[in-house]
Amino acid sequence: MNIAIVGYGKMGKAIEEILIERGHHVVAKLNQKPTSQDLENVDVAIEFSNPEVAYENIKTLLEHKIPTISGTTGWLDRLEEIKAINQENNAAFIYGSNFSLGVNLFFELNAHLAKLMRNYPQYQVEIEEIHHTQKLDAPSGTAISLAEQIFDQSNLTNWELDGKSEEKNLPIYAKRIENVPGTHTVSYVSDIDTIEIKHTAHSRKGFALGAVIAAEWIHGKQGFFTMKDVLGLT
Ligand SMILES: NC(=O)C1=CN([C@@H]2O[C@H](COP(=O)(O)OP(=O)(O)OC[C@H]3O[C@@H](n4cnc5c(N)ncnc54)[C@H](OP(=O)(O)O)[C@@H]3O)[C@@H](O)[C@H]2O)C=CC1
Ligand SMILES: O=C(O)C1=N[C@H](C(=O)O)C[C@H](O)C1
Repeated sequence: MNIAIVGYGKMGKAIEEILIERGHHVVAKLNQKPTSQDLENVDVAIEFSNPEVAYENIKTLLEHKIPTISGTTGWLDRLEEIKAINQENNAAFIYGSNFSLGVNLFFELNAHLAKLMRNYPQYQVEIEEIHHTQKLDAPSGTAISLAEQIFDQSNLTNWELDGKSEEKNLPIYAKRIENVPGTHTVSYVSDIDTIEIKHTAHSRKGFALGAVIAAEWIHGKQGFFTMKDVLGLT
């Protein structure tokens, strides 16, 4: 397939490597909003840019009816607008806060554990995420997805960065350490013990491979999808 990489930074470059390994053609590598000319002959676009610009990029891609994968975090307050634009244009869009297979399995485990823990109020849940020092947003998109799964199974309704001021808030602790690709831990802490589940990415390869698999999957489809659809976890 002919692929446009929108956001040619750390993730864009990791994605390019996998695309080439899997026999795809990278026909555009952009660090700015795509133009109509950039999008000629593009089968699928993969967008990993930054929270400030992602909405405009995705809107432009969908208005050009380019099937689009986006992994950019920190703009999700506008996801409903993007879903509407996607529908109006009969286009196709996949958003994932984390494209790695491992984290998507971890999401399943998190949902299951949250359901189990509903009956044990002596355990207090918290999330920790650790990322490299260049990361612009906190908490991570993955930590927010984990928190939302816990809200579905508990009386908690909001997350709170680095603490808990309200009874219904779930604390997310965000740490920034040089060169860490992404580590997420969900802990249930009681006076007696702690139960923890943890995912540690060893590199960006898993995120990049998942995004390329999503691009291969979306070609020829219409609608809004997630990695649950791509991986058959629905
Ligand atoms: N969902 C997932 O699985 C994952 C998501 N992410 C997310 O992906 C995003 C990118 O991460 P990462 O690659 O590490 O970040 P980088 O900062 O390394 O890359 C971002 C790139 O976007 C470019 N850019 C700036 N403005 C625009 C624009 N208007 N249009 C297109 N590109 C632009 C930047 O160019 P310049 O340097 O010239 O400004 C830079 O090359 C983040 O939001 C991160 O959280 C990261 C890993 C996995
Ligand atoms: O910025 C990153 O690097 C990452 N961002 C995503 C997030 O915010 O969850 C996914 C991954 O953890 C790496």
